[in-house]
Amino acid sequence: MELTPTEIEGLLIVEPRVFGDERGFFLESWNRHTFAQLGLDLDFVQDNHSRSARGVLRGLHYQQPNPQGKLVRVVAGRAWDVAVDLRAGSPTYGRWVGVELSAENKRMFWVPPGFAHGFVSLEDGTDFLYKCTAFYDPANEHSLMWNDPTVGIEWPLDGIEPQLSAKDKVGRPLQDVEAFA
Ligand SMILES: Cc1cn([C@H]2C[C@H](O)[C@@H](COP(=O)(O)OP(=O)(O)O[C@H]3O[C@@H](C)C(=O)[C@@H](O)[C@H]3O)O2)c(=O)[nH]c1=O
Repeated sequence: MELTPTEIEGLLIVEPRVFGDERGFFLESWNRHTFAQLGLDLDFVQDNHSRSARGVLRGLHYQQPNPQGKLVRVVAGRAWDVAVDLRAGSPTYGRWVGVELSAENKRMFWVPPGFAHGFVSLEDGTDFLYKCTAFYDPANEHSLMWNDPTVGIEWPLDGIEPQLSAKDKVGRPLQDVEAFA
């Protein structure tokens, strides 16, 4: 297991150790002890699984209060995952990091509480799995506008019109988002 920092403090790329053999492969996708040894002492309470066709864009979601930390990965297909820093006083407030996650690269992305999170599916049948540090709280879930020019996320859409949920079509601009204390 290897953790790679990104340009935003707290956002980490997690590369699991993959044991390949003639049968296929094996990897540990979560091990409390190993993660704690690497400085991530996490307490997950919910696991989620979504499937998306190519061009589906989910996000950018955050819960406030009851923020969720998310350890995300893709087990079929390919997605481009993004996190936006909403932490008050952060030197990188409003900035984003994007990372490609795929069944092939087996990479995971740790998004701590205090970020908005979303992804676009780059292939049909993209299965997205994630562990959360807090329960789903729909009354306190919000969408940051996926295409707010102030944030300026460079989505790899290749000219495709993204497919969004009704609530994500009317996300809030960054200027209307209350920063996380
Ligand atoms: C997220 C979630 C949804 N649901 C239900 C509510 C709804 O009827 C249906 C679909 O919900 P949504 O449209 O919110 O699903 P989705 O757009 O996939 O929401 C997810 O997006 C990604 C980017 C995240 O970061 C997640 O935390 C989560 O917000 O599933 C739950 O029961 N539990 C959950 O934890």
